[in-house]
This record gives sequence, structure tokens and C-alpha cells, in this order.
Amino acid sequence: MEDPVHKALVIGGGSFGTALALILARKGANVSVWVRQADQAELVNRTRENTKYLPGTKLPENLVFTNNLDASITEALELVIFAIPTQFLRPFLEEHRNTFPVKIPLLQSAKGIEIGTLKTPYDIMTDELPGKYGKYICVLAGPSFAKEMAAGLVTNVTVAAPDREVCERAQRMMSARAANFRCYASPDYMGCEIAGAVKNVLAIASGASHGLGLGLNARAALICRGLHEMTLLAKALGSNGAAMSGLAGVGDLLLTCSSEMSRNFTVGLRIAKGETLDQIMLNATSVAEGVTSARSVKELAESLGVEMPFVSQVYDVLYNSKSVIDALVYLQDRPLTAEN
Ligand SMILES: NC(=O)c1ccc[n+]([C@@H]2O[C@H](COP(=O)([O-])OP(=O)(O)OC[C@H]3O[C@@H](n4cnc5c(N)ncnc54)[C@H](O)[C@@H]3O)[C@@H](O)[C@H]2O)c1
Ligand SMILES: O=P(O)(O)OC[C@H](O)CO
Repeated sequence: MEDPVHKALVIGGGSFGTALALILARKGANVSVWVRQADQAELVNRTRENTKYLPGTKLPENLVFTNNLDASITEALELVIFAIPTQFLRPFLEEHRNTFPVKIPLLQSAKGIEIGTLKTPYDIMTDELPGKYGKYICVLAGPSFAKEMAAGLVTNVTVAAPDREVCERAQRMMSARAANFRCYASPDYMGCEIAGAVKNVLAIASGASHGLGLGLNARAALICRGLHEMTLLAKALGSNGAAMSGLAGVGDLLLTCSSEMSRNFTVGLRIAKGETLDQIMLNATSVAEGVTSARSVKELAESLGVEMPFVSQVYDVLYNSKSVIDALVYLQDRPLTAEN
């Protein structure tokens, strides 16, 4: 049974923040979406459309963009969603540490690993928010293209948190039959976050494989062996691996490795077609988290002694000018091993 939400706040008005706000608005919540620029908020409110990040969807009147985080926005909140890319989360929290009410779920939805600290978004939130917020931090992960959510298409995701009561409350609050949005609950928050970060890197590999015309056998092998890599990393960080067979693990990996709707997949595709990373980044209007996570995930895996051959090859292609063909040859010529 889902819970009603009367008032919610989404931090970040990119495509995913806007899509999550729409889900809550469609179940009747009054939703504010915080963005950095006042003029962006004004434009969205005037046109009733987020033309920059989620064009083509009319926003309902109970969904309002704002540049304010004063009491009129934060008072009586029941739920806060964080939907800004991983690398910008810590600076945001440093500035807005005590802004949010306590005892309400704080649901983070970014999929990446922070450069430098090699931490997940959940850990960044634990670092930066005062202890009183600790057990209320949750993770949302799973196969969820913003465009499809905005179109009202069926989407199932996982809400994860160590505290069962908080996790299930967030699950009930985010679930929205009216928006075809269904949430499952899981205690494996670390598994969900590692899956979210690593699947973006693997999606770059899958796009590259598609660009080379390697076919569907190769894609299936990449998804399967990639799942093995992300499972090893998650377990090295304390996950019991439960998320890997679920929506956040194999579910999101399948989605992102199979579609040009994925920005990460598209980066790999364009590289295989001859563009450089610099050329791709030059005109990028939206974020492909796998580009930065290729660096941080590789470093994290090395620091833990976890072998991640696909991730290391994506890193070499992006940052060491290795050709996609050479990366493929490397992967195929590795010594034969047992499957697990
Ligand atoms: N778009 C999706 O389908 C989708 C689905 C699931 C998860 N996610 C995850 O959600 C997170 C947000 O991605 P998105 O797709 O909404 O991004 P986007 O590319 O659509 O928008 C970029 C966002 O980053 C913000 N931003 C840019 N520079 C910033 C800065 N210096 N400080 C703070 N914010 C800044 C922008 O305001 C905007 O909100 C990512 O971690 C992504 O992996 C996205
Ligand atoms: O467009 P991508 O590659 O960032 O993927 C979006 C979502 O993470 C899919 O679940």
C-alpha cells in the first residue's frame, strides 16, 4: 500500500530530478524542485516545461521550480530527493547542511563514485550531513530512463536503506500507481549504489561494442561478465550481493547496455565511430556519469584488489587513447579462467 505525500522537495532540476518530481506530483504531492539558477526556475514556471533537460512534457501546477531553500519550501516537508550528479553532491551539501527537516526520508538518486574520495553518494551524504539525518538517508536505483517516466510508462525501481522502517516508508512514499511507478525495498544500499555507478561504465563499453558492430552475443557476454565485475566490487565493500540480481543490478545493467536512450551507451557508440572524448564533452548538455566513474571505479577497484577488466578497458579507451579494437583484443586474449 502506498503512502500519500503532501509536500516534497527535489534537489536538482535535470532530467531525472524533473521526472521524479513528476511522479510525486502525479500522486498528488505539492513538489518544489530546487535549481541553482533563479532564471531557470522562472523560465520553467512560466512555460510549464523543462525545455533544457526534459523537453516535451507539460508540468502540472502542483510542481514548481525554485531557487530558494527558505522555510516556505522546507517547512512541513515529508520527503527530500537528491537528484544532482555525484560530483556536485558534496559541494551542495557543504552549503546546505542543516537545511532539511529531520525524521523524513532523504532519498539520493545519483549513480556514480566521487573522484578523489572514491565514495558513493550515500557515503557523501553520511559524511556531510549532521548525525541526526543518518538513518534517514536512502538510495533510489534501478532501470529508469527519465523520458519514459515522464511519459508515464511503467517503471520499477529499488529503494534501499539500512533502516528497515525508514526504507519501507520511503518505498511507500515513492510508489505511485497513478504514475505507473512501483518501488521495491532492499537493505542492500551499497550493492544498489555500486551497481548504479558501474553499469554506467559498462554501458559505455556496450555502446562501443555496438558501434563496432560486434553483435548481440558480445553484448550478452559483456552484460554477464560485467555483472560479475560489479558483484565483486560490491561484495568487497560490504554488500551481500543481493542487489545484483534485482532491478538496481541486472535490471539497470540490461537497460543501459541495450539502448541509445542511454547517454553512457551513446558516449561509447560515438567513440567507436571515431569521435574523441574531448569532442563529445565539448557540446554535452547532459551528464554521462560513466565518464567520470570510469576513473573513480577503476581506482576504487585497484585500491581493493578487485579485478575489473571491462572497467579498466573503458578507462584506457577514454583516458589513454586506447582504440576500442585494442581494448577488445585485450579482453579476448586474457588467460582462460573459470567462470566465477
Ligand atoms: N536521466 C536519467 O534517466 C537518470 C535516471 C536514473 C538516474 N540518473 C542519475 O541522476 C543524476 C542526475 O542526472 P540527470 O540525468 O538528472 O542530469 P542532467 O544531465 O539531466 O542534468 C544535469 C543536472 O546537473 C546539475 N548541475 C550541473 N552542474 C552542476 C553544479 N556545478 N552543481 C550542481 N548541479 C549541477 C544541473 O543543474 C542538472 O540538474 C545522475 O547521477 C544520473 O546518473 C539519471
Ligand atoms: O542515460 P544514462 O546512461 O545516464 O542512464 C540513465 C539511467 O541511469 C537508466 O536507469
